[in-house]
Amino acid sequence: MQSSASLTISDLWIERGERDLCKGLSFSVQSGDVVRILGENGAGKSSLLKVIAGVLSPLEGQILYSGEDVTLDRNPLQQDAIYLGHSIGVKSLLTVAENLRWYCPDVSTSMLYSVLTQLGLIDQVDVPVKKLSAGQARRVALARLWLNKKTLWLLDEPFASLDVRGVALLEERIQQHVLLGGLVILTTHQDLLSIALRDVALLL
Ligand SMILES: Nc1ncnc2c1ncn2[C@@H]1O[C@H](COP(=O)(O)OP(=O)(O)OP(=O)(O)O)[C@@H](O)[C@H]1O
Repeated sequence: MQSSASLTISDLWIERGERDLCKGLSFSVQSGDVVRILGENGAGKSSLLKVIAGVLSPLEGQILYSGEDVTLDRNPLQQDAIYLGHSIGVKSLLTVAENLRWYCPDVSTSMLYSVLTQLGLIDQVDVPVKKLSAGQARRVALARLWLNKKTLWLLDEPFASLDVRGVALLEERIQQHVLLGGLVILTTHQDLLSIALRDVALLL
């Protein structure tokens, strides 16, 4: 993980389905920030996260990651980022352990089991994800946040399907991450009680 990271967005213009989602959007965030993207349903929150992650391209604007211009080549940012999209993003035919070994091949068995215990998934370790509940499957996807050492987390509705304990666990994990120099950008319709948020509004 980088000791210090920053993301600077300048004059971003995102169009989707021939509709402008934002135009002239500028903001700058850095290590230690938990940034919440605000906007109504359909405003473009997921699209903005996808643009930052490099899944979509903006029409105009500039994206700097830790001072490096990544507008045309998001590779340096992607090397240091985890993007968890709206969809669950796990392989349903693979077991819980197989999924996590796929995404985090270098993780030790003891670390894997420790994280699965924290997330309440230890009894499901050899169960195919397709046989899990929605909340359990979400926990499998989120386990990557415990197993990786990436600085920038781009999280689209990460609290979806989680119960009260799951929300608290994830809030705690996000807090720990930013205290260690991480940078988190997320979308959520959930009230977050324990996290100090910086809000970025998606207004045209
Ligand atoms: N695959 C797509 N192709 C074309 N337009 C799309 C596509 N996905 C989304 N859109 C449009 O882009 C706009 C923004 O969608 P987006 O999912 O970014 O919004 P959002 O703010 O994340 O919404 P929500 O709060 O409902 O998740 C919407 O008007 C939607 O119709």
